[in-house]
Amino acid sequence: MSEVRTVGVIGAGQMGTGIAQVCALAGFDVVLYDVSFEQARQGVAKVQAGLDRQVAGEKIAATERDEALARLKAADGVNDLAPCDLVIEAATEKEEIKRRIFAQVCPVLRPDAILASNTSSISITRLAAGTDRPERFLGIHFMNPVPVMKLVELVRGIATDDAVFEASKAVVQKLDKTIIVSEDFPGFIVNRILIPMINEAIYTLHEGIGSVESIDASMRLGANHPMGPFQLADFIGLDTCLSIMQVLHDGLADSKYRPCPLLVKYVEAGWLGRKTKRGFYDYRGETPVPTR
Ligand SMILES: CC(=O)CC(=O)SCCNC(=O)CCNC(=O)[C@H](O)C(C)(C)COP(=O)(O)OP(=O)(O)OC[C@H]1O[C@@H](n2cnc3c(N)ncnc32)[C@H](O)[C@@H]1OP(=O)(O)O
Ligand SMILES: NC(=O)C1=CN([C@@H]2O[C@H](COP(=O)(O)OP(=O)(O)OC[C@H]3O[C@@H](n4cnc5c(N)ncnc54)[C@H](OP(=O)(O)O)[C@@H]3O)[C@@H](O)[C@H]2O)C=CC1
Repeated sequence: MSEVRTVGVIGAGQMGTGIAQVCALAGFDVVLYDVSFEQARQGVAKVQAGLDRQVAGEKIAATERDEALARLKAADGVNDLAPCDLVIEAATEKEEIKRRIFAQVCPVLRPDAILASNTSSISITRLAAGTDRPERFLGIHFMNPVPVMKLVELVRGIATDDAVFEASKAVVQKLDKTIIVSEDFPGFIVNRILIPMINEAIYTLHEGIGSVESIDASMRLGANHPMGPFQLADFIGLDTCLSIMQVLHDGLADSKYRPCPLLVKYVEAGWLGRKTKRGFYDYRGETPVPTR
């Protein structure tokens, strides 16, 4: 199998831009694709801001930033993904969206290109089965914020070839991440544990046991979590948290995973957390203010 040199990233949101950033810094040529050229270009600007932050924090040199940016390109249409050896999909956590993307992208890719999903919870086997290359499909699950978090979960679908898995592992190792391997079940390892905890925090709020601030302080100071569950939920995105709970609920058919109705309400309001400037906190002012 030929070595991976060019990585495509689909979805220029918080995860896609983070993945593009670490791949370009590690020396891969990167093509960043979103629904429009304009959104892909905005994604490149976010990567630039992320690299600037790393330069300011003396994590990387200005020359490394410039070299990484020179390796990164915004895709002007799906055909720009054609030269990629590996494509990592990091679009919205909705199975229909991901399936539609794979249907558009697969005909453009070389038959030997590897296709991966950064999905937080959806079955890799099921996503792979909807493509023309289940043997060349796997889960590469980064954590948010990608440039900071050390872990990457690798997930084989039932059909994933060993050589494809090993080639993908070599790419992630080049990014200087720590790999854990998870079996392909809803939420894999991290989100099987983390998102029900966040959902339980929302129930704790919903039942009036504590306020947003007291629950966050409890988990920060009482359990040494770097962020309280509401800060973290807003950071991840409440739409993503809800989609993951729905996958756990449907996939494991156990009522203990039922999404809290309050989480549903926030998502229905379009209060998705930091990315929409309002979630369990309101981010429109100088400092975040709890919304309940
Ligand atoms: C949903 C899923 O599928 C899976 C998931 O990802 S679940 C989410 C997993 N992530 C977490 O749990 C994150 C929990 N939070 C944290 O670890 C920390 O709060 C944090 C790393 C995000 C920020 O840390 P902090 O100490 O509060 O802030 P801060 O001092 O500003 O940042 C620490 C470092 O991270 C960097 N950083 C923070 N946020 C960043 C971002 N969004 N992008 C890039 N770098 C970032 C900062 O530049 C800083 O680096 P230096 O030490 O070089 O200055
Ligand atoms: N948030 C997190 O903490 C983590 C998320 N993940 C997973 O990563 C993936 C992305 O999440 P995240 O970055 O947070 O989400 P965001 O909402 O920040 O970004 C999703 C991006 O995908 C784009 N998109 C939607 N439809 C298409 C399409 N048809 N073609 C190309 N791009 C499209 C969106 O565009 P538009 O804005 O126009 O809809 C948006 O730019 C999800 O699968 C999520 O579960 C994994 C680990 C952590």
